[in-house]
Amino acid sequence: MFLSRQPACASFLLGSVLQQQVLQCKNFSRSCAVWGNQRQLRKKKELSEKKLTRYFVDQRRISVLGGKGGKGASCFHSEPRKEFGGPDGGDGGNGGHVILKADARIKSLSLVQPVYQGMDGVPGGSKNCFGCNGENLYIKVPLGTLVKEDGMVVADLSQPKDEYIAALGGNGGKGNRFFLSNENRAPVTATMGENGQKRTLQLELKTMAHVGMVGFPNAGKSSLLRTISNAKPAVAPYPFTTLNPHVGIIQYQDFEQLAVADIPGIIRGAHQNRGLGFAFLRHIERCRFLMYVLDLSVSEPWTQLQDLKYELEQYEEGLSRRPCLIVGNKIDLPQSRVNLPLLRERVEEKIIAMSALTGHNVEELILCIRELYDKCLDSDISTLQKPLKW
Ligand SMILES: Nc1nc2c(ncn2[C@@H]2O[C@H](COP(=O)(O)OP(=O)(O)OP(=O)(O)O)[C@@H](O)[C@H]2O)c(=O)[nH]1
Ligand SMILES: [Mg+2]
Repeated sequence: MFLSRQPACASFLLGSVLQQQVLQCKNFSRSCAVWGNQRQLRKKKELSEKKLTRYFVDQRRISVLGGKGGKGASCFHSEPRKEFGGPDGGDGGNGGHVILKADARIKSLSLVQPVYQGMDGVPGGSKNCFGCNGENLYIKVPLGTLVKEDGMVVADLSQPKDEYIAALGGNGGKGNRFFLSNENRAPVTATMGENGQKRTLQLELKTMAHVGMVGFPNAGKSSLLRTISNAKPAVAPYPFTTLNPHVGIIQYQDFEQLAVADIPGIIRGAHQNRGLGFAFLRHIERCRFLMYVLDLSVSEPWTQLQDLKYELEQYEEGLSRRPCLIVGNKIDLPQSRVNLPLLRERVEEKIIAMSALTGHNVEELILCIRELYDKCLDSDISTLQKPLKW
């Protein structure tokens, strides 16, 4: 109706405007579809190494206080026409314990607070009502947490769901019913609940992994971990990129999972606090076997191996004698191909030459890791050691 009343040119103009609008809409919807196809799922933002340093905490001092016991009640039974009802004050509930519990999902001690107090027990009531016990307070800690008191190790939480009672809750007080005896038919005594145990403990995390990677800075440890596992540590062409330990998991076809730990680079003299020092070696102390990562492109890579073994030995006697694999990385570089035969002449152990950048020989490395793991597993079973499960 509206169009019919317009002059012919006006209707033509209106038609062309409508057509344009329709075209624009089509283009818009088409571009939306294209954008939708190209759009990727938003990835979880990776934390920078500097931020991670704030989040990754491997030592904590905590004060723990067990819950106080509830006090006992002092009262007498009261009922019409019952003159001597007798004492009926119930006991107070026990205070809750503070318990450290190993949890495989927790990766650092950053969420552990400095002070914990257990729940107090509920006081006893009349009519022989006993107070409830205070609930236990659980502090979740990562696997591999050592608990120390005055420098002495008091617990080692190395298996999932391992628990350690850090502070015992106090016993509940007794109600006056408890003191009823033939000598005293109407006791008024009721006791207070005991205070909970108070302790100061040091928690120390020693990362648990099957394989510990050791190498000089820039050797390509983080690149290697990225290639063989799902971990995404930062990689950059300057030394000391990695400031925190990272753990990646290698998945095998038979569903076996092996954890590999990448720790910050170690240099000659690390035991004298050079570079980042060697406190990070704490994180490979518990690894079943080691993987030395050498940069084949530097001159005399065999000296790197000697230095690494020396530093490990300085940290803990016998650490350098652990079962190990030697990886020669950066084989894609021309200098590496010159150095490899020289290294093989000087080192007795097998050297796996590979490139974390191009992925050359990665399969062989993954198989060698599995082979060594199976060997260690057999020896663990024969010595009745519990293998680490991820
Ligand atoms: N050509 C070549 N470059 C590599 C290879 N692997 C690592 N790189 C490079 O070496 C540099 C250092 O690599 P990273 O993986 O950060 O070395 P890193 O051992 O973790 O170093 P830190 O964290 O400092 O101890 C980066 O620029 C990598 O791209 C490789 O196989 N071939
Ligand atoms: Mg690194």
